[in-house]
Amino acid sequence: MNSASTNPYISFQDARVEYAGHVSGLNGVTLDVQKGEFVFFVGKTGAGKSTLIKLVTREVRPTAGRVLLQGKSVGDIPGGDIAKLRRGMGIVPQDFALLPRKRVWENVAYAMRAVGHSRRDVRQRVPDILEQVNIAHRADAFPAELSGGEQQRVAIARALINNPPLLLADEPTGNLDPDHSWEIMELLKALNLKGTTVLVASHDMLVIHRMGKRIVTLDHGRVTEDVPATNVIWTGSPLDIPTASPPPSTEGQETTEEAPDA
Ligand SMILES: Nc1ncnc2c1ncn2[C@@H]1O[C@H](COP(=O)(O)OP(=O)(O)OP(=O)(O)O)[C@@H](O)[C@H]1O
Repeated sequence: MNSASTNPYISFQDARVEYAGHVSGLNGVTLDVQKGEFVFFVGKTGAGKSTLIKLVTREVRPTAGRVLLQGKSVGDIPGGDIAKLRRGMGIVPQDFALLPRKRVWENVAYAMRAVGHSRRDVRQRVPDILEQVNIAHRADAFPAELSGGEQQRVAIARALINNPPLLLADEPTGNLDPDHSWEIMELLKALNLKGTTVLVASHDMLVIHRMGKRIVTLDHGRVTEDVPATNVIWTGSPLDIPTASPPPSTEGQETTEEAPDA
């Protein structure tokens, strides 16, 4: 899964982002993600985790440096091709962004129709997708009738409509209790085992350390630590696990100061 490759799937090359008003979002991030990897981006509030994800989805363009997805500079993709770029990835937003007046199945169906799937395709695929994220039993519920964990499952279901090879999730367990957080992580892990590359921005250190996946730590827009995956599979309850510190960093990323351009 995490095999080194000469052609990384995603490559951040001294990526910098300066938001309006000289607010620094990223200060020169250089790191590679291989196809099939599962990577957590961690760090304090404002460290740059969401910005890193938004560079890949092209919600944000680098002010300097580059982000390559399969060798192509995401920042240089013409505006007209951004929708196509995003159809090739599953994006789970921080706030779920579910449509409140549509039932669970309609939320997924609507998203499929919006990106051009036929009615027939929708009819066939929606039940499978809901099954995949274990929410089929709540297919007729409205979002307000669901728990936070269930809403998160619907948000993930919606991100899976195109069978994306890449899944990006921003704080997928942000408002969940430890058990539900663990369930969501298990779901992401299962998708990753099927070959999906998964990038997750999260604060949830309790769960993250138990996943045994690569952990990239950001601080003030820079990578301060990059701990490779141990792939220790934990099969018990998260509450039973002895808390252990992650292994020491072996792949810290160096960054350099450089003036960004517009
Ligand atoms: N649209 C924006 N306009 C201006 N500044 C922004 C914008 N988005 C993010 N920032 C700033 O960029 C920095 C990095 O923000 P980012 O959202 O990437 O951090 P984060 O690590 O995801 O934080 P959190 O854990 O709170 O979501 C912060 O200082 C933030 O205030």
